[in-house]
Amino acid sequence: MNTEPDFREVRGVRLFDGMLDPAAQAAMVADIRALARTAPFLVPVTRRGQEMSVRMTSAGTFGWIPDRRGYRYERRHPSGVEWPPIPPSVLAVWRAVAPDARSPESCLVNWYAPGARMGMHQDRDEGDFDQPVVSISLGDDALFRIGNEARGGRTESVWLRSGDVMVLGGEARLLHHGVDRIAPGTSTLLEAPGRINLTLRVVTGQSPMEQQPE
Ligand SMILES: O=C(O)CCC(=O)C(=O)O
Ligand SMILES: [Fe+2]
Repeated sequence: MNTEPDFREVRGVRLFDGMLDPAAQAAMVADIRALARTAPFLVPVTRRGQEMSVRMTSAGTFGWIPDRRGYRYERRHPSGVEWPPIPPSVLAVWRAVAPDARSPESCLVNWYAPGARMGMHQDRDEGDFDQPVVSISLGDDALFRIGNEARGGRTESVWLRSGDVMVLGGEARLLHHGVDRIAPGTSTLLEAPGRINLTLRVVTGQSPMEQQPE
């Protein structure tokens, strides 16, 4: 990993292209396989009862649970086990691209098989929007769409490749975004065609002790 990583910006979204080299990517995939043995991938369901195409699990203090009861953070996997800790390899990326941020409390692991996608949405179930969202791409390329803070309007798309890191922070923190499709077979990192995305977030609001005086 570079110590002072370079980035480009699209609508204020910071893109750190190729931040992880192939060895670092492979090590991270091994870490994810290990955590998925403790906290197996789940089939997320929308509030309307529709199965999503992505498979999900989590690491950290809080895991992201989408089911018929709604979307929320939970301290345990539905099996009852605590979420495994966020791997140090993943924490190191957060520290490098968001050195001033609080520590991440949740690492969502999204697994996209060929054909899987994620509709346009905002990440807005967290308590402190001053904290960034950091996303790491592994495996096949993904066509990532960046929109606006309000729903609809013009969008811009970028291809995210294995080893790329993205930060939604500051003015870009609440932009709508989604994954239109992945391009199966563009990477050989994973055993089978597909993509893994890690989304790191601070979940809780600032504690009163930490709040700056007005
Ligand atoms: O897979 C991605 O690149 C984006 C994932 C995402 O937006 C989310 O999980 O909230
Ligand atoms: Fe998101």
